[in-house]
Amino acid sequence: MSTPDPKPSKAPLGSLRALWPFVRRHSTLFVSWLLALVVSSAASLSMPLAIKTMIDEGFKRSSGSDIDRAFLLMFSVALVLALGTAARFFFISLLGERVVADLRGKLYAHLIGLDSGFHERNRSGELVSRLTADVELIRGVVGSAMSVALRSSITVIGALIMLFVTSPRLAAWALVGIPMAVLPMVIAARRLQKISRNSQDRVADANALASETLGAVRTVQAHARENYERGRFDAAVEIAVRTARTRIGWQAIMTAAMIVLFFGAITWVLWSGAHDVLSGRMTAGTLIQFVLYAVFAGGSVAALAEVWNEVQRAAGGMSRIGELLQESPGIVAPAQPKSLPEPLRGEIALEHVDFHYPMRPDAPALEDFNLHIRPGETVALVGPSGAGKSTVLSLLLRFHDPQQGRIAIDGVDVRDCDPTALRERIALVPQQPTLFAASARENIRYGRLEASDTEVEAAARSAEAHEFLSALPKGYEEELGERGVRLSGGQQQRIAIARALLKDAPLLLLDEATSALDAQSERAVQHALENLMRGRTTLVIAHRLATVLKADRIVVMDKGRIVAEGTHEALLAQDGLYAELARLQFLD
Ligand SMILES: Nc1ncnc2c1ncn2[C@@H]1O[C@H](COP(=O)(O)OP(=O)(O)OP(=O)(O)O)[C@@H](O)[C@H]1O
Repeated sequence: MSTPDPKPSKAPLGSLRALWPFVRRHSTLFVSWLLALVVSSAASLSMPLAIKTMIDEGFKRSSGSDIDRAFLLMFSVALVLALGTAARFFFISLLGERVVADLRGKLYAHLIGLDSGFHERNRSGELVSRLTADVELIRGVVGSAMSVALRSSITVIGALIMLFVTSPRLAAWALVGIPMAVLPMVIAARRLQKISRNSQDRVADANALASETLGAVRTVQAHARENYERGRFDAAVEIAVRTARTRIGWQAIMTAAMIVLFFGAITWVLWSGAHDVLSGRMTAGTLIQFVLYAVFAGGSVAALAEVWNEVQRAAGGMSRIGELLQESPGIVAPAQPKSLPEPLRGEIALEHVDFHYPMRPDAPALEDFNLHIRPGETVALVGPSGAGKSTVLSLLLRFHDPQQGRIAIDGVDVRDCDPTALRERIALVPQQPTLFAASARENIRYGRLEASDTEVEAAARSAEAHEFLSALPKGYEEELGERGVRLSGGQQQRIAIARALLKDAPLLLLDEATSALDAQSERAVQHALENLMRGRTTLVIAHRLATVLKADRIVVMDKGRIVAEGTHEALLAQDGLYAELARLQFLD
């Protein structure tokens, strides 16, 4: 996302067309707005006529009833204008909210379904900025700029016609003045568009930085890097401000130029008209009417120029949103997904699997990897860092697909299954459990949303979490804080285990925590894991002696391959990589 737009010179205004389906969905609002727009525009265009009538009648000293009628006419036009404007504002603003809500919903729904490859390429902070800042720009366009643009266009055309009807000679002069005001605007607006996109990208950079570091605030503080991060953030914000300053500077110059040109033209026309009134070629009311139409036309051109900027910025935002919506998930269900057997026996087979991460085409993570796990078997994966252990789990969960080879569960190729159905059958307990800022109960229930309170508590008991959860001030209703910061590492792990127990999936993938726990916590976690593993096919990335000792088989991995297999004693006796790892990791 941080790569620059490959075609920045091409006006992305067309990208706003992608908004139409969202607008069309609310056609009642849209049509109501159009009607209100027609009424209010007609009323505002009649206003100078009404004022002219009022002035000319007033100066003629005609009968009182004529004056009354003229004033009544003017007030009626004002009433219609008021109602039309209120309705227009209401409908278009509501339409803006609806469109933005739909767009935001659709974007979020899309993003959360994209595969891991996509999320590895894109920083989550930047995606959040698309969901917030860019979507806000769209709200501005739909909720107001679009309305202003159309209304101003109608007014410009209507006012121009009325100018010619009022005084062809003066109108011809005005026609020279208005384009003179418009032309410099168009040129400057083009430049502004490029600067705007740049400015928004810099804001997104700063946001991404904040969200990343606030999300890892403990790491930052543990390294005493607050000042370093403050500096980095200040620098990012400063760059954003500097880019914004260029944009604001251009906007300021444009505004000044516009005012000069606009009032220059008005003064000129008024001066020339004043001479016409003096020589009796025109009534004072007609001159006022003319000036009012000229102000309408000029004002609308100015409004157009102003919203033009906003439209350009929104087009930039929409083009980025469009890019995201165009991303298609790399991992999708086939047209006719095969279903996994019910009940699942729990047999796992990886056959001649070659895999490299999309971002690392030259570095194979797994090479000709073969592993067969029998139903109910517990296999421990052991190996040095970077050996590819976590990659095996990712492939089983189909976060990625291998480039070569086949992965089958109960004989069904995982590529033939719906990934969601596959993941329903797998429980994952990650090394670093991910808890959400919700109550303990809700966090456990994440494993199976329809589980009853009793089931949640039963899972917590098996996971050895019931005791400490009950001791919390609000028990199961205690809020755990963002990412579960209010719990200890071992407690977080037990919540994750409870979640997996509740899910009750036949396949279990376990990435054992490497972080040292105190002996008591360690025992509780170990006990909870035993309860979880019972009766399930388990593949565990093992870091503890207790786990390897209990495994039916230990698989030793190095550089994406299996280098040895067997029991703890047999592998120790070989005195190979395993013996070395065992000495370093589990045998002090
Ligand atoms: N998302 C990713 N994008 C690119 N390369 C990756 C990604 N994840 C892992 N790798 C690389 O793939 C290789 C295998 O990584 P993997 O995480 O599977 O190792 P591991 O055995 O689980 O290591 P550890 O025990 O340290 O977690 C490593 O060289 C790693 O740098």
